Amino acid sequence: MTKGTQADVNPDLKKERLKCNFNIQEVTFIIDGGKDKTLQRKKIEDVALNIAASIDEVPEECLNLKERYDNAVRKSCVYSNIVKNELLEITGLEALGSPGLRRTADAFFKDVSPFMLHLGMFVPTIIGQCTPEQQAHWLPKALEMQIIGAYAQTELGHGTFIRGLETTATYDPATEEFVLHSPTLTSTKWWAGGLGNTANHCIVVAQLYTKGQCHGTHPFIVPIRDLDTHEPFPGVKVGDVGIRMGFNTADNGFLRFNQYRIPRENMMMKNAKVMKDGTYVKVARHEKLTYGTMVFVRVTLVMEAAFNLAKAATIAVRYSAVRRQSQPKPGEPEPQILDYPTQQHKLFICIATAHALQLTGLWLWRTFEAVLADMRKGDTDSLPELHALSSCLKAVSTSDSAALIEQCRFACGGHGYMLSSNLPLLYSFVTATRTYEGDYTVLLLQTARFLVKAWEQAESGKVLTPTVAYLACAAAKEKVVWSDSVDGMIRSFQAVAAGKIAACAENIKRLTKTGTSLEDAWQLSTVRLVAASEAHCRAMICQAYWHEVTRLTASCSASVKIVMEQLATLYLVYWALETTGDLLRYSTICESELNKLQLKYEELLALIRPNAVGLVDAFDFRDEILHSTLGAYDGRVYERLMEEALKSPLNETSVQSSFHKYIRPLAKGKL
Ligand SMILES: CCCCC/C=C\C/C=C\C/C=C\C/C=C\C/C=C\CCCCC(=O)SCCNC(=O)CCNC(=O)[C@H](O)C(C)(C)COP(=O)(O)OP(=O)(O)OC[C@H]1O[C@@H](n2cnc3c(N)ncnc32)[C@H](O)[C@@H]1OP(=O)(O)O
Ligand SMILES: Cc1cc2nc3c(=O)[nH]c(=O)nc-3n(C[C@H](O)[C@H](O)[C@H](O)COP(=O)(O)OP(=O)(O)OC[C@H]3O[C@@H](n4cnc5c(N)ncnc54)[C@H](O)[C@@H]3O)c2cc1C
Repeated sequence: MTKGTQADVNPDLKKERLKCNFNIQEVTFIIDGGKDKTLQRKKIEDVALNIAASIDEVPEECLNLKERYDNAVRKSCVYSNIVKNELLEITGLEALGSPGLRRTADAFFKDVSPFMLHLGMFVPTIIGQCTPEQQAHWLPKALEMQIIGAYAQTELGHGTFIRGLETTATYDPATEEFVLHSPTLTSTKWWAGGLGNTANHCIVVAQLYTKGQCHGTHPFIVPIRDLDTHEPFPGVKVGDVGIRMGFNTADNGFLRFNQYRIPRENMMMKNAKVMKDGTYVKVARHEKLTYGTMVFVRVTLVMEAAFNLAKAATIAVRYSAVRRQSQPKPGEPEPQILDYPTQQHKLFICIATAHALQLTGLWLWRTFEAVLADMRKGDTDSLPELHALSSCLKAVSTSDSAALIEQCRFACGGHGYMLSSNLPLLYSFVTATRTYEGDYTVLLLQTARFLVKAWEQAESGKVLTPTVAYLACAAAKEKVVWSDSVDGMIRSFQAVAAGKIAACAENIKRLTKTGTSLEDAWQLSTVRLVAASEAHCRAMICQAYWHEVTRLTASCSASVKIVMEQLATLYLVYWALETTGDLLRYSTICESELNKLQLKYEELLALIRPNAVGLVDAFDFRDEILHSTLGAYDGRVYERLMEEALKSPLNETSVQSSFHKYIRPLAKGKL
């Protein structure tokens, strides 16, 4: 954070910081995943942010579309050099996945870097889908930025249904090449970040044909532009998809092939190969390993959701400590809006959710690493559970994060609507995460497939995998006894999930018994399947969050343990109150217990109130990363709003040319 001198800090924020009764740094260490991670992040920030501070002369949002893109490319090149020459020096290759790198990128770009997909998907796909020989060829070039890549899977006609993609890659043994072709308009690749004007290479997912047979979708590395001239190669048509709600500097592009040839070796051959004579050889032990990059990105998106929500919460809480409004008690000064319980209700759940998602995300990352280790030994048994886990967690975390970032904007009133608050850009960035890398509904339905199977296993007394083990107890189908203890609430959330899964399974069974096909019975049950999947995910987040808080605060100071537990309890009580209908149905909760729960919630808001600013300070965002007039560490909200307003091109002259061209002629009846 950029602390400046204490004299510059808004007096209300100063007072808030004096009220804070826990050690902020201890909480920062927990959020970052350990003291070593915090120290590494700070080191990276110290190197990168000196340069970021003066990277933009004019605010990004004041530039026109083309200028914004050019500016984003300029900054990406500066940033890439820092990554290559300085950050990798500090931490080695692991810096690529470190929170430090992710955070510093935000100091350079308010919107999105056109290189993001290069690091976010092109490089990970090379690592995950190439043989060691292919990696040795492509990876150094990609890391040195000698080539820049995109990931083109989605087409104009299909995003979700990967098996329906139309682009073909047909093997020609005579020349040992694949011929890439886009047979229809709808087969045009669409959306790939960095593809429109920036990338010279692209991972293309296409239907593989050899010896006259289709073997389904496979990934290929495709050079699309000349490395010197940057002109697209003959047979390649590439461009920008047009203006979007956000991501306008991400260079999302389209791509069409006309019988375009690439060498056989450009097929990514870790999971399947085509031999010189055209023989197709399956290497992988699991059908869906070619979807590996998507699973990886879904896992990272949970922490990405936490990170962006933490930024929004920091902005809105600091602003709410500075902003004073209304006069609830006659004759008394206007209170800080953070003192209104309704404002606390809007904001404290944002802090708690950022913690819940970050700690669940770290746990998911460890699970992902364990599954990868199993797979390196040839064991793919845990892949379906990882797919189910990462699917629902990606769906719920991105959806919650987007909704709560918008809530933070509402909490900042009119000033939240200013681009300079950074809340609108944060929202437009995060709301896209609910769609990309697998749409919300579609991914919850993937988890639902796993849950219905697990339910059937529970009913037949089979041993269940850890994340669905609770279904074994629920198979008895009795209402769970409500208790407002943490364990009691988690048990109730699990009972809700189990009850909903059971109802789906029963509905499918009922329909199929009366002659409906299994596919139709599934479709007719999908509204409830999505709800069941979401309930399962919520129960899992509650359990993982509480478990991680208990584990991570075991050796912390008492005050940190208290405040972390207050937040985690708030998260559970909030969701109990949000889902009272479900609890009435699947647990023994009654009216008086609901009233008690509401009181408990209000007490928690009051308990957290004095620590609210301390809690967002613990996210440890430097001002350069927050990019917000409302959320800076010093709380000079009004001064910054005015400074930023004066940077608007509309304030460069006192009279605009449009006055002379239109308004005056109109007034004089001469238009
Ligand atoms: C230098 C400057 C740099 C600046 C930047 C600096 C730093 C940035 C660094 C990092 C950024 C931080 C974070 C973000 C990182 C990167 C991301 C950024 C942007 C991303 C942009 C978005 C990219 C994309 O969107 S790519 C396209 C993604 N597309 C999708 O997700 C499509 C969704 N559809 C599917 O996944 C599938 O088709 C499906 C819906 C799951 C169904 O598949 P299908 O084949 O039809 O399968 P079916 O339904 O029949 O099921 C069969 C069977 O398979 C199981 N299954 C399905 N999928 C999987 C899987 N992935 N793994 C395992 N098993 C799977 C399924 O459950 C079925 O099983 P069963 O029969 O039930 O047993
Ligand atoms: C900002 C952004 C960046 C992107 N970057 C990339 C990229 O770099 N590379 C890339 O390849 N792609 C990228 N994408 C594409 C993205 O992955 C897809 O948009 C996403 O997977 C959703 O697919 P779709 O657009 O086909 O939606 P659709 O599948 O058409 O969804 C439309 C609606 O239909 C519903 N629906 C679809 N199928 C089902 C079903 N089986 N059951 C119930 N409901 C269903 C959905 O829930 C949704 O409500 C990007 C998208 C965005 C917005």
